[in-house]
Amino acid sequence: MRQTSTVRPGPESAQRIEEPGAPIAFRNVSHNFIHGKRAVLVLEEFDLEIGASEFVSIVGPSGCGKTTALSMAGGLERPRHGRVLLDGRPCDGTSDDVAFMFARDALLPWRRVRRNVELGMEVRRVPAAERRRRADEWLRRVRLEEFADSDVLHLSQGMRQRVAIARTLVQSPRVVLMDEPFAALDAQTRANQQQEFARLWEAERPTVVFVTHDLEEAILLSDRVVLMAARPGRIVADLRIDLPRPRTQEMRTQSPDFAGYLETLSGRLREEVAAAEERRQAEGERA
Ligand SMILES: Nc1ncnc2c1ncn2[C@@H]1O[C@H](COP(=O)(O)OP(=O)(O)OP(=O)(O)O)[C@@H](O)[C@H]1O
Repeated sequence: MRQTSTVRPGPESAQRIEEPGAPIAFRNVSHNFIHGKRAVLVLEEFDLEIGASEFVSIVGPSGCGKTTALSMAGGLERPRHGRVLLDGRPCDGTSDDVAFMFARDALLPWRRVRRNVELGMEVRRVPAAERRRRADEWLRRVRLEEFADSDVLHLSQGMRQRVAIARTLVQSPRVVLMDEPFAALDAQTRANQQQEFARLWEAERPTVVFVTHDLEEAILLSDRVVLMAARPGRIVADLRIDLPRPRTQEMRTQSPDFAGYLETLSGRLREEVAAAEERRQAEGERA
């Protein structure tokens, strides 16, 4: 049984270690947020298991709770009911094994490229020479070695995102949680970044949970795509993507299987968006 040594659970949670079937597990999770005097149910009966080295995308209507679920996996939010487990232990806080990546690259403008990549290692007190060696290695892997000493403000959006990818993967996280990481990019840059990230993921194989609104992106990158319903958010479809790897952008237009997955997911998503809209209108009429 593999237990992570870097999760730091409190004494209470230490008594509740479960046999880990999967690195990440949501067990019957429910969650609400308080809006004024009202508790709004965001997740209900949310169950999901994500295996080691799996790439799983979460898609669903806006506001269905995708980011909330991701935050729970990262230990940033605790469920009101149910459990979110990392290697069988409750995700009670952030872990060195887990890295995040968001739509905004969040690079620090006052630091040069290399020093941005070194940031997480600095926090973990990795010695300077080792930090530099690993940062340079990753800058090479994202093809930015010539820009190590550049000002991040002088980089294109795509280059900035590659710095962010390097900064995320340089720490060899076992789990990467990504919230619409390519959403801010133009279409061509986005396609390039998907390809770039897929290449690096195939070499490193961390477990990835990837939130996106883009179904094609989800299909192209993932081993599984799970679809959430809205209000309350729960999983209504879990589709295994059996396309061969490495995947290419051409699959979008040339693979009949890709087209089949897209049709299935977009049909289900349309139903969920329509149902969410109906509920919203009914609630508006009752209010
Ligand atoms: N900290 C918070 N306090 C109160 N309400 C919140 C909080 N975080 C999220 N919510 C609400 O919970 C619901 C789900 O939000 P969440 O961001 O998880 O959804 P999402 O599916 O990621 O949305 P989107 O696709 O639009 O990014 C939304 O109605 C949101 O307003």
